[in-house]
Amino acid sequence: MTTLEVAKEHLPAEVSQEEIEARMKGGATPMMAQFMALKERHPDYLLFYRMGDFYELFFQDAVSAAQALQITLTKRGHHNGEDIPMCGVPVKAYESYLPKLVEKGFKVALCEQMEDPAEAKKRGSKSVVKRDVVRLFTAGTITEDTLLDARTNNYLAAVAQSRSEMGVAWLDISTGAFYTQACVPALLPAVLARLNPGELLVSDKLLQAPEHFDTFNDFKSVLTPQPNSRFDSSNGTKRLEKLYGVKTLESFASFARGEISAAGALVDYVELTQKGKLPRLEIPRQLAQGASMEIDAATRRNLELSLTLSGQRKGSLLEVIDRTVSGAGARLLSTWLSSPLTDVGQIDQRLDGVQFFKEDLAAREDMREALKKCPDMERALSRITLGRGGPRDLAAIRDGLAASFELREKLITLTPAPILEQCASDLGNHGELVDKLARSLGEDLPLLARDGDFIAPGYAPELDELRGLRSESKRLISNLQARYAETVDIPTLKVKHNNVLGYFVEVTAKQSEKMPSEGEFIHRQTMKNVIRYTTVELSELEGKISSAGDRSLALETRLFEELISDVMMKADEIALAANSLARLDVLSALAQIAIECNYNRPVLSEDYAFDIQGGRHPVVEAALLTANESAFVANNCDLSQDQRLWLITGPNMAGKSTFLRQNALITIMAQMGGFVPADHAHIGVVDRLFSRVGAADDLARGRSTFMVEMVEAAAILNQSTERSLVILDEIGRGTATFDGLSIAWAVVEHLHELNKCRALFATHYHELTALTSKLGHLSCHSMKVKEWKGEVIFLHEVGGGAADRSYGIHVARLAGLPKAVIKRAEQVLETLEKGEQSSAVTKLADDLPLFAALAHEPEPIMVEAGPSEVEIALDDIQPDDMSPREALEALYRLKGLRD
Ligand SMILES: Nc1ncnc2c1ncn2[C@@H]1O[C@H](COP(=O)(O)OP(=O)(O)OP(=O)(O)O)[C@@H](O)[C@H]1O
Repeated sequence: MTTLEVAKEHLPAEVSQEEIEARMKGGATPMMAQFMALKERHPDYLLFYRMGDFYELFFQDAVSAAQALQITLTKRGHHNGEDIPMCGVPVKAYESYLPKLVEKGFKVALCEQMEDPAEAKKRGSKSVVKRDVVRLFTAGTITEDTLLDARTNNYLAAVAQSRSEMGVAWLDISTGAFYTQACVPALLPAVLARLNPGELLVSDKLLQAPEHFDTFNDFKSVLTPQPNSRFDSSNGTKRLEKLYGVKTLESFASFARGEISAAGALVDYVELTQKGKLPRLEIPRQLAQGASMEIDAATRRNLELSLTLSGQRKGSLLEVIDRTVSGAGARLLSTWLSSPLTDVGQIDQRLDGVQFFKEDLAAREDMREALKKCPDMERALSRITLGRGGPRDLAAIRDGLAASFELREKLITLTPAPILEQCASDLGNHGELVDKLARSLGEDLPLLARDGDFIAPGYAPELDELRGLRSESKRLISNLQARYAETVDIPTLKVKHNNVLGYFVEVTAKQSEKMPSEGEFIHRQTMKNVIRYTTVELSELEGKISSAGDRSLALETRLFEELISDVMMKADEIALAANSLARLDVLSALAQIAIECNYNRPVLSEDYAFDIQGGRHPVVEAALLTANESAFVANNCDLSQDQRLWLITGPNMAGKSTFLRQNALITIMAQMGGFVPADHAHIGVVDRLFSRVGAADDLARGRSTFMVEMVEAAAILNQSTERSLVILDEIGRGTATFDGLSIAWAVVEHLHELNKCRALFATHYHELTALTSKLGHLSCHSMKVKEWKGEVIFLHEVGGGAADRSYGIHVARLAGLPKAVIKRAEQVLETLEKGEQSSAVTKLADDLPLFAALAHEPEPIMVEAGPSEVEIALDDIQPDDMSPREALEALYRLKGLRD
């Protein structure tokens, strides 16, 4: 049980006066006593304790927050003889501090004053203002636009285990989307990698299960441990049945026990953090096993799908292909990219939609223009259902629904693909609600309903009357001012207002001599330079004005509640319309990128086909284009059954890794329903994509680079099936040559004989090509190079057959290894290539001090001369200003000069 749970169970929700007094006996001030009682209820949270215009933090909370926010740490009073550390943030600006804290892994409990301080005073001098925690901010449960990235989903996920099966549930509280999925334990890392949750709930028990230790370790920074009791599946069932008002959950889907446990825990946690207010949550949608292509965390990372290896969005596949124009569209594109489909029919539907927008320029441009203006209805709706919505959220619904209706009309006349017909029907017709919102909401809307003045004139006659009274009263006041000025003959007499006196007459001290000592002017205040009076008339008017103000605000609040409830009644349909807008955005955006970058429609099938003609790497291609470099060289890849395993050899830097990755990326793009960077692509759907490309050591887990490589290879060999696609880059290179070669050899045999998957295997072990004679489905390919004047030119072209050399020394020279080392390496290579290896090595070792080779070179003759051509050219080179490619070209030029 976590500390939070212990605290919750033995303490009543509200802090009582007795509890405060008991703590005061221990020496605490009344306020500190209250703070401590509240803190005890929320030990895992930074307690933002409201004091007037500030939220104050005390003790360790203050120390941590001051450090995280870089704000001043001060002190306030003493406790047990020690200073109490304190820091604070202004109430008005606290939202700007929250993201920093949440990002750094803190959770925040927001504690408000629940009564007017004057009320507390009435109860005696020792009473403190009632306070309570009204909201818990955690990474997975925030809804504010200011705290969320508009273009990414922020999932709160939970994992449960029931016997040998895992249940995963996740929801986006800011949109109401709610999903579940059951999976075998081995698939859990891939499922979590796909979701990339902002916060992950796991029971204390599961966290201790050794078989999941590594998986949860990867999500350490977003983990929120929960008591086991929260994951009880029969409680979960009851919870969900109550939430959706159904007798049985089977009417939704036949959920596995683990899925229900996880979903129940999620709902519980949302209720806990939202202090009892549940947002609108869609009916949980169950993702069938195998409905999406599973891609494990390492593969996602290495393929740089949503983030680059250095954690940036820029340079990732998502960033390169994202042409969406709305936040909801961007979020959906990211979801589609992270979970490519496996159902050919569904993929084709999406492709039909993209094709429609690709072919119809006017429809595409119209759609994108209209979507650009659409507000984020999903998030506005979620705030409204959480009771946190304001007039601007209502306006977002009004504008979003109005735009939806216009788009629907347009789509219907186009009679396009079925997916678009579905979108049109989901956009719905909310004319009545839009009309009501349009009539009711004014123009300049405040953020919060309590600020008033958001209902349009003409909507509610009673409100207009009250507002009329207010402005009429103001006119009366200015009339009164004129009359009083005349009566006492002081033209500069003013009627003013403040919160203490209300309306009053003000004259200067000197003018006050003219004021009658008796009669209608009653003296109220003498200031340094001015004297103030009230009159009975002014007080009466004051009463009228303030009551008109109160009544109009009360009326506006009532009207607001009514509008909110109208929206809530249509919440499901509004969510559907919002989702439809997002789908339209993604489909038209995929069409847009297809046109911009010449992508084509792939063909998907149920068989094991894999034929890509003229394929390109979307990210490398875009980078070459931006850098104005030579065009990307397109390549074919045909993994049909008789050659489903390609062995690719070729020099370093020739483009092997790029080729491997581009085929994986094209597969992902095709299965997400997008067009692909290839002339033609025919792909039999892939159930799982595995890769072992590039690696770094994982010191945190005590694994060396080679160990990481072997762990990943083991997962591939144990899990890939005939339906999978595997890309392996230089397996076995991190150990002794013969060990590495032997491992690579055995891996190829295993993939070929047992896994039978489609695979690309890049290697520098040319010996492996001998396997073609033995393995019927293995086919050898190599990256072409041209040797010219002793130089190697990379053509980036994949051809048939095996490469004979790696040209590693050539690349080493380009990289600037000292000349002596290059020369010596060439000699060693020659000897090794000639002789039987072991005797050659002995001979080399006997023979040579490292630089003996240089000894045979004639001493250079020193001639007094001007700078050589090479030196002049060198002077012109500014290494800091060059791209790697320019550097390479410069090297070639220099080499040419020397020859
Ligand atoms: N098809 C291509 N067209 C144009 N440029 C390419 C192509 N493929 C690769 N390149 C360029 O060549 C560089 C090296 O490619 P890559 O890393 O794929 O080589 P490699 O053969 O895997 O090298 P190594 O064996 O050293 O890892 C890339 O960064 C890219 O700029």
